[in-house]
Amino acid sequence: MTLKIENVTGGYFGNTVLKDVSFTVNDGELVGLIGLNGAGKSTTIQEIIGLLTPYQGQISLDDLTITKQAEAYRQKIGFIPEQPALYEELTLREHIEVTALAYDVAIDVAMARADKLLKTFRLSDKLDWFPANFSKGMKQKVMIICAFLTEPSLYIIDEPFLGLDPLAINDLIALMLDMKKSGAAILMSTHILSTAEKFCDKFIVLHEGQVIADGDLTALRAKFKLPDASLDEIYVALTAESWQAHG
Ligand SMILES: Nc1ncnc2c1ncn2[C@@H]1O[C@H](COP(=O)(O)OP(=O)(O)OP(=O)(O)O)[C@@H](O)[C@H]1O
Repeated sequence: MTLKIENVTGGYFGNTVLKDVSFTVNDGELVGLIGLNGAGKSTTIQEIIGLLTPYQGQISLDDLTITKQAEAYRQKIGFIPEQPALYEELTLREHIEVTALAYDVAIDVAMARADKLLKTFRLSDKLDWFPANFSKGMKQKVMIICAFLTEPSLYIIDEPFLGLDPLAINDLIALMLDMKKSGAAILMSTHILSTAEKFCDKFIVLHEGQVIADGDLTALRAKFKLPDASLDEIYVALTAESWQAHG
């Protein structure tokens, strides 16, 4: 399954944020979406998951688009937002059940998948707890468990490492690598460039709503003539160059 963003221009009520954004995420690929605060990462994600509609351009998952096949398109995507959003009146078990229903996964299959994930994230004994009793990191783990138990074709993960403890970060990375190996596509926005550098197959660098670089570390180093540079160093150089170009 390939996520294709083609010449997308979009934003909020006439406030154009994204300008002619194009990139792809292929199956078996972990792609890092990086950029400064306000660069347009969350806006890009909102366009992909259908919370915003592009003013121009196309977003497709193979032959599916959100305008033509909304339900089938949405069911292919597992989304983990930056801020956990849970139903205050539902227990953890009920969150798993509601997710299974929304994604057409049989409850017993969902519970079996969840069982493994609950063990990984040390929440097995909290199935009857309500969100009010969870810490922020625990809420984020519930979002992760619900997204992964649907085994979607495409994972969209917004800032996954904020608020998770180091053990949970390692567990999440291991899960992402497993899903990638089994053919899923993953788009992850992050500011943690050292981790992105280690695990991502390629990077989309957004700056002021535009893609200013797209490729793996070797390609970025070659393109910007920075041999041996880290992703962090390339990123600082890229954004400085881009500001000069704009100024
Ligand atoms: N709900 C909104 N209404 C209007 N403008 C918005 C809204 N949300 C974001 N913006 C604007 O869109 C631009 C891009 O913001 P976005 O949240 O996509 O950036 P980001 O790259 O995700 O940043 P961060 O790293 O801080 O999360 C910013 O100029 C921001 O002011």
